[in-house]
Amino acid sequence: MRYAYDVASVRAAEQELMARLPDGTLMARAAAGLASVTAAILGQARGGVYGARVLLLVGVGDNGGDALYAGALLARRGAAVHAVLADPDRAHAAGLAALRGAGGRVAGPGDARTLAGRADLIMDGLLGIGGRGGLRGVFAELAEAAHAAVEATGAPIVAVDLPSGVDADTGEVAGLAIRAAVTVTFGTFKPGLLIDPAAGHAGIVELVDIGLDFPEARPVAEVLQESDVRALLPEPARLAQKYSRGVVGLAVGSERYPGAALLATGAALRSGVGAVRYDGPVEVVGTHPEVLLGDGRVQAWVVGSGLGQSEEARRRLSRVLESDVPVLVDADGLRLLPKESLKRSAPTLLTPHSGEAAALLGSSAEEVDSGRIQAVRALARDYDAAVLLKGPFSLIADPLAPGLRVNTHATAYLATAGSGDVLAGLAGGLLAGGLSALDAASVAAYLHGSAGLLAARSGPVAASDLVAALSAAWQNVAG
Ligand SMILES: NC(=O)C1=CN([C@@H]2O[C@H](COP(=O)(O)OP(=O)(O)OC[C@H]3O[C@@H](n4cnc5c(N)ncnc54)[C@H](OP(=O)(O)O)[C@@H]3O)[C@@H](O)[C@H]2O)[C@@H](O)CC1
Ligand SMILES: Nc1ncnc2c1ncn2[C@@H]1O[C@H](COP(=O)(O)OP(=O)(O)O)[C@@H](O)[C@H]1O
Ligand SMILES: [K+]
Repeated sequence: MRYAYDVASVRAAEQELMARLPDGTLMARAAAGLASVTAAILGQARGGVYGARVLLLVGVGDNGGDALYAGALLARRGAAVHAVLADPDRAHAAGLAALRGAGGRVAGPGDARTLAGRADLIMDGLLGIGGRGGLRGVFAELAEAAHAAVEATGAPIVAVDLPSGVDADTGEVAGLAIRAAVTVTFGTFKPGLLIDPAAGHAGIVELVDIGLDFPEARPVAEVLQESDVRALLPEPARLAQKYSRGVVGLAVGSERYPGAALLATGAALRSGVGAVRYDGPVEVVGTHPEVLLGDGRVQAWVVGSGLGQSEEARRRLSRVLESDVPVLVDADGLRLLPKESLKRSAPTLLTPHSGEAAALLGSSAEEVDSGRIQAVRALARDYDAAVLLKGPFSLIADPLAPGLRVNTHATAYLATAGSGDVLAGLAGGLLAGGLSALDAASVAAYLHGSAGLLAARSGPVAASDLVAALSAAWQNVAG
């Protein structure tokens, strides 16, 4: 598992550790890690550090200090390092002395555009965990100079700890924020590196261990790693028979949207269950001859994907919601009936995208996307259900779990029609296989992402390709 802690926990862990170490040790560790990642990037881009032109954007706090010390290390290896200071009177004094001592040079904001245009790499040390709100004043001018240069030259921006201007704790971006190619973060992931829209500013995240420990703190978010998913996969026992492995019922698809039924069924058949039962008007057996048809006992239902808005759709939905087994509600199922009907006593998993989440919350998709932690938590609380809020990095909340889960194992090729139907069939099957709603959602999001990554190796991905890649994705995880 990978965890993200909030700023208060990072500050507490830092204090605890600093009390036991000589002054400056943590910043030295951070700067060494930062310089080493930066050197590796320069090595890949241009064969080495020697002669590389590096521009440091330096704010008024320790984030700028990290950049200055790392700049000093790069200057000692032969890089031509310039630091542009947002406010010369408040820049980290010891860091500045180190940079100057190593042969680095210091410039004012007026030189930022020229220096950025010539740089092989720009290091963003404007704001770290002490930042509040979007970038303002000189900070904003420096970020704009960096973005303009990068657009013209393709040089990477390496963010120190966080892309400056994003909210470390919530992932919100209130105004201008740096868009980095790589973020080198210290001690732990921060929620803002995992939660969109901030996560979209971070690029690839490299974690540098500086010795911080979090024995008591509660993480804001956790990200399942492959080994976590492996431990949760329902593998058949030796004495398994099809009913003991679980049966998932699918009340999805309609004459208008037959594809949803075919895709969800294909995915459910590859979700580890013993059988899939389809209840609806779509002819699925021609494509999936294994499927059982009509009513019968199931261990979980999936309802909503491609259900349409007809009276018959409403009836199918209420029948499923009234059952006493776990139910995954997707797409049309989230909008068709009064909200109260989604509040059930058996486990329920809601899988909205931003627009569907907005409809449930009475807000707009833009509001959901600008405050995703708040939105997913509000849904989980209001509906007393596990909620998978889909998106580039999907969020999963459960009313009983203190932290959130985030799935980062994904590709933008998943943004294709029918992709959500595949996810629903897969997650529903995992529910029927005995996983909790939280685990079914997390494992499904991971496997769905894996299938997308595998399928994307051969080019653009159709939702049917995701179904076809699911078994290989499962096998890669299961080992
Ligand atoms: N914790 C750890 O374990 C370690 C931490 N380390 C490093 O320290 C970093 C945190 O340093 P930090 O606390 O000095 O804060 P930092 O983000 O540099 O600057 C904050 C200042 O900026 C200003 N400001 C704020 N918002 C603004 C805005 N929107 N636009 C413009 N200005 C704005 C504000 O000044 P004010 O406006 O209040 O005058 C505030 O005082 C951390 O991210 C990591 O890199 C590592 O060295 C090793 C171990
Ligand atoms: N940019 C993206 N990067 C990664 N995954 C994405 C992206 N956009 C969408 N997805 C994923 O693709 C799926 C789309 O589901 P959904 O919006 O229900 O689509 P549809 O209704 O067309 O099936 C979700 O799992 C979502 O998390
Ligand atoms: K930064």
